[in-house]
Amino acid sequence: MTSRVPALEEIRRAPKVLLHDHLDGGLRPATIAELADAHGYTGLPESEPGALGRWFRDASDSGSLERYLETFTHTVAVMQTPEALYRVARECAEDLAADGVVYAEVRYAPEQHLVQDMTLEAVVEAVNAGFDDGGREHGVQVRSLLTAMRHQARSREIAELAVRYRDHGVAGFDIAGAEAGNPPTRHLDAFEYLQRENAHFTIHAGEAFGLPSIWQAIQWCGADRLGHGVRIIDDIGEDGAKLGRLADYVRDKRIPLEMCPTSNVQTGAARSIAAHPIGLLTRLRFRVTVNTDNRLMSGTSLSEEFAHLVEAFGYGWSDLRWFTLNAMKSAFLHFDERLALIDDVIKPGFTALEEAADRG
Ligand SMILES: O=c1[nH]cnc2c1ncn2[C@H]1C[C@H](O)[C@@H](CO)O1
Ligand SMILES: [Zn+2]
Repeated sequence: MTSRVPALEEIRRAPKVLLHDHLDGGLRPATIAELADAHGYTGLPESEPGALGRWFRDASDSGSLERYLETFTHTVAVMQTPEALYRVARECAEDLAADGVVYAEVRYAPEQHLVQDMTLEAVVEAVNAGFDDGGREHGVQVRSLLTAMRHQARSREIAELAVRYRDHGVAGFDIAGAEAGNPPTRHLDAFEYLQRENAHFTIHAGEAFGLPSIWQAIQWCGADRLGHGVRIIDDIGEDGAKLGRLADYVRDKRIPLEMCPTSNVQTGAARSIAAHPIGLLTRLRFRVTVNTDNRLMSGTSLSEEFAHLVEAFGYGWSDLRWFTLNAMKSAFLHFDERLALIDDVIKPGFTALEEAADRG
């Protein structure tokens, strides 16, 4: 039986799409502990997996993006060999499939995995192999997005890497890291290169910094999607009464917003889930998608993010279907492939759940 108000266990069965999830933010605590042991990494704050998982969640609850990002030191430290990357990617595919995700774009920064002298190509190939094997075994399609760190200067090189592997598991490019003080226009060269190559990219913007960051990401850099984009709310009047020109543009052009509610509460981009701009942006019919950002740091999954929204905003099956279709339409996958997933997997899956809910 399926209920009218979607319950967590039912949401898990729905065929979901995830566009914003960090590979180095989604490791299993037990895997971190084992890899640290195997590679002689002694910097972990806790050794027992349960305590380690709690440590990541608590340390990420500071209200500051900069502090939140410090926790990645530990995950990146144990992801420095092809075997470790392969394992983490394979387990990521397994965990997403267990949560009912049918298509995912998972991102990471290859430049952060060179400590033990892997080449950038070796990093990409190890991760791709893990996604391929895990995805095939558990029934989920996982593509990667290559991220360049916005405070570093390797974005052009990483953009070239993304283009080189575009037909081999890499769906696109992204920039991430501390937003304040590192505007996307620092990486204009990379974005112009990607546009000349007809390649796709998203930019973390409007998370820890406001409208200028979103405006640059779209109008100077040409981003296809916005990572977070929550601060677009600053261009919208009380209760959605009046949209400014940038908000109008984002909505009119159907620019996808990769929203990550729990992560935003942890970094202080939103006060609570109930106060999260996703409620208003959904009412105004922006192209909203729901995402996890970092499952480890937030102790979450895509199903749990949906369940939080159901609780806070009273969403029903038709809303969850709408978020999912928005995400699939916004994926960096060819049109025919997106359509096939929508027609053959997503619509039938949601219809079955909705019909069961109607039968009560
Ligand atoms: O929410 C985020 N905002 C900005 N940067 C982030 C966020 N989550 C993860 N990152 C960074 C830390 C990771 O090491 C890097 C690549 O996945 O991306
Ligand atoms: Zn992110």
